[in-house]
Amino acid sequence: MFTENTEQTVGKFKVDNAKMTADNVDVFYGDKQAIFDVSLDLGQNEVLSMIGPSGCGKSTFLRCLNRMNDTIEICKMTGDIKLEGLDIYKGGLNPVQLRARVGMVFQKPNPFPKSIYDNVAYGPRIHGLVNRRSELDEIVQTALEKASLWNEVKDRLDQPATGMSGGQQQRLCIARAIAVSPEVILMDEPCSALDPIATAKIEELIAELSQNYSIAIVTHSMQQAARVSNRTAYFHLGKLIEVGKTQDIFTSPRHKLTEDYITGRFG
Ligand SMILES: Nc1ncnc2c1ncn2[C@@H]1O[C@H](COP(=O)(O)OP(=O)(O)OP(=O)(O)O)[C@@H](O)[C@H]1O
Repeated sequence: MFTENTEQTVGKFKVDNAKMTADNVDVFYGDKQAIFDVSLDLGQNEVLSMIGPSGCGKSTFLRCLNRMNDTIEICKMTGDIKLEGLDIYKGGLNPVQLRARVGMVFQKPNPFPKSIYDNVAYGPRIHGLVNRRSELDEIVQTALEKASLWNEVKDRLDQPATGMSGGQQQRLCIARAIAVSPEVILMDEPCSALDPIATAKIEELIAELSQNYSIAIVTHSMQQAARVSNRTAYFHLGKLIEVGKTQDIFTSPRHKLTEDYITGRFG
């Protein structure tokens, strides 16, 4: 196998008609640099997976895409990140507007200590998306249907979300993200706390959701990246080493570091 060993990102990190674009992103935690000059686009209706060894900056980069790092005082970012051409850091969109359009699902299911219904209704309520209860009922049902959860919970919408299984809770968190009609869904290791059956359900769901949303997913599992994503980005020590079609990354990586990782030589 021919592999390169360059300082430049190998592969097509820009896409035509991108949903989100990131250009020359650097991220620092205090004096320590965690992301080095990363440029990477997220295409319309694509599933982009981000893989790499622990600590390589996958989550940090993902969290830049909806300004989640703003909550960490020592974290500073430079570079440009745009959603449909609007700069998300330089006044194009405020964080509340941004997070309605770019939703996030976390590693550990984190339902609010409220009923199943109220978890899903939370976003539409705070964003003032509905006036009537009937409209809210419809949004809640649609979001739960899209998250493949409706049939399991339709008779117990008023019960606490914390009483659901871990896999159901994670699908509820996906329903909660969907309820405000985002365009992008960010997922930070969404299956790492789940068993294989619940994981398979979430993976099926990702495939369905990609028909309507752009999805960026951080995963530790190369098998999962191979199963769910169209494109894969490989990070190493804060740098974006290689991006390409998922199948190409796993069968014929071009960079030596990608090859070492996917063949299990490190990571
Ligand atoms: N809140 C923080 N404060 C200081 N440093 C941080 C913080 N979060 C992450 N880092 C550092 O930034 C670097 C990248 O971390 P990040 O969590 O983005 O990597 P990752 O690839 O997602 O790792 P993992 O796979 O282990 O979750 C690491 O060196 C990490 O120690």
